[in-house]
Amino acid sequence: MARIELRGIAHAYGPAPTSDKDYALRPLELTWEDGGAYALLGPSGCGKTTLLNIISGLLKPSHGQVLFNGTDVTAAPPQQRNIAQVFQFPVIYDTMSVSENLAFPLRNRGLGPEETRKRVEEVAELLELTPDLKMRASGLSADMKQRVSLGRGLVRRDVAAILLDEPLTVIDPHVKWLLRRKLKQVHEQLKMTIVYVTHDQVEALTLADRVVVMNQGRVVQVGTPRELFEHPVDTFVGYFIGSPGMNLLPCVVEDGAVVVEGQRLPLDAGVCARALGTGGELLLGIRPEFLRRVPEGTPSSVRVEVTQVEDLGRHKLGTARLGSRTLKVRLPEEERLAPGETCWLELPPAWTTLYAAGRAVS
Ligand SMILES: Nc1ncnc2c1ncn2[C@@H]1O[C@H](COP(=O)(O)OP(=O)(O)OP(=O)(O)O)[C@@H](O)[C@H]1O
Repeated sequence: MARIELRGIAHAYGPAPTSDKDYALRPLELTWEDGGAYALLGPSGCGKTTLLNIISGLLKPSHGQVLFNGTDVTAAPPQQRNIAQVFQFPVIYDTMSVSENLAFPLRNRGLGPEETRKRVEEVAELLELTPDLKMRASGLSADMKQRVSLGRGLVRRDVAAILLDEPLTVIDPHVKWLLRRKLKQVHEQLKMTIVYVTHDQVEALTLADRVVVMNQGRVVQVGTPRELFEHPVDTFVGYFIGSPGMNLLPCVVEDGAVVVEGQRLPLDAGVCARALGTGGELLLGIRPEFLRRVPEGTPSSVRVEVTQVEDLGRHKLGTARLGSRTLKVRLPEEERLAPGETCWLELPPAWTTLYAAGRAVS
């Protein structure tokens, strides 16, 4: 397996890019550590597949270098990079059996029959394909076929990394969780470098040790699922991750406080100064999970009017009006608030972030 470094990588599909918008990937620096499980998460069109294809060698970047274990492979074709790739749709040979499909990448590389049989059996066991090894692939269901595809990626031990591009798209929702769990288990056992592309935050957060969040051709944050949830450094990460996403309220900074819809909240003097220094639009961010109802006003609370309360089973989701703005708040199941009532919501300073021009001010 390999440590993969992307140095100053950028890509434009057109021949003569002139501005930022001509670039599918804006300049980025990224390191994928050996043995890490990464998710590449972002909305459709943000550049995930472009980035993956640059790693695998299917695409040569307009700028920058790709390094595998310190060696520059930017000009190397896919065959020389030793990457296993799993795509959205299963890539298997219908006329072969499951076992022959799994053995194919090993035979192709001249591995002996005994070693091949051992590896095939191990991978089949991991993916719960043992009872089906003799079955012809054409007779398999879509999710079984995709499991075989995954197996073909996992069977080789000599690969630099396994790249998976939305591999669970064609899988029935009720078997998706099973495959996700399997993949996580397989990573824990084999410790290979995995890059998993998805636009589904649940998939990214459950599978990966670290998540690379992309938006409009840029990497906006790299972090553990917890870091992305607790400390989003970019407003995009704040609202893209979470359900619902972070509350983001336009605000101004004056006299050592942040003012939201006429209500003042204390703010660290250094943060105030740095925020004002950027000259960018200011937004105050807090996740619905971190807002707390308090019985009376405190320096860090705001008065709101409740407009809606939805019972979601284990908790409630409240919608509240703060001046002309709307806030979402997660409430405990036993909360008795009703639409039309007013209440105080506290914004604990540790969980409240000020953003200037979309980036967190620290
Ligand atoms: N072969 C191509 N030629 C020209 N433009 C392309 C090509 N492939 C992708 N693009 C453009 O590059 C941008 C990034 O596309 P990319 O497929 O990398 O995004 P993505 O995040 O993988 O999206 P999706 O989740 O929809 O697959 C998009 O604006 C897309 O239209």
